[in-house]
Amino acid sequence: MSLKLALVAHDRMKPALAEWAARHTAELGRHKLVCTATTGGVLRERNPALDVTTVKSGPLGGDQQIGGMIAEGQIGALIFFPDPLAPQAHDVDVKALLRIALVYDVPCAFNPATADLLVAGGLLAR
Ligand SMILES: O=C(CO)COP(=O)(O)O
Repeated sequence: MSLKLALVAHDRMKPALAEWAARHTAELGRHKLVCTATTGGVLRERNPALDVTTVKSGPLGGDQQIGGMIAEGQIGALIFFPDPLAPQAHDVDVKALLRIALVYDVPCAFNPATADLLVAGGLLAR
């Protein structure tokens, strides 16, 4: 079954997300990916084969758009690498995204180690 996966990263974490996605291209290639704008651009550039659609950039409402998709039951997992060391102008939106993912019990990973475990757990093999 194909899932829609949300992939998002703050600027300093985008290389880590791109590296993670590159390591799991085969698994990700079976699913649709939705990303905030800049994250999606980085992933597409690194791996044009991935099926990436984008919403707005996080600070411009993209986190809220992905939160809305979660509330509509459209997102199978959230892979979100936030920057733990830099304040974000849209911090309230970031918190709202994390909260709504918890409300709907969406599988989440907030760092590469946990994202690897989601893959190892077979989530993307469904
Ligand atoms: O800010 C973000 C998540 O909070 C991500 O947005 P971008 O992918 O557009 O940088």
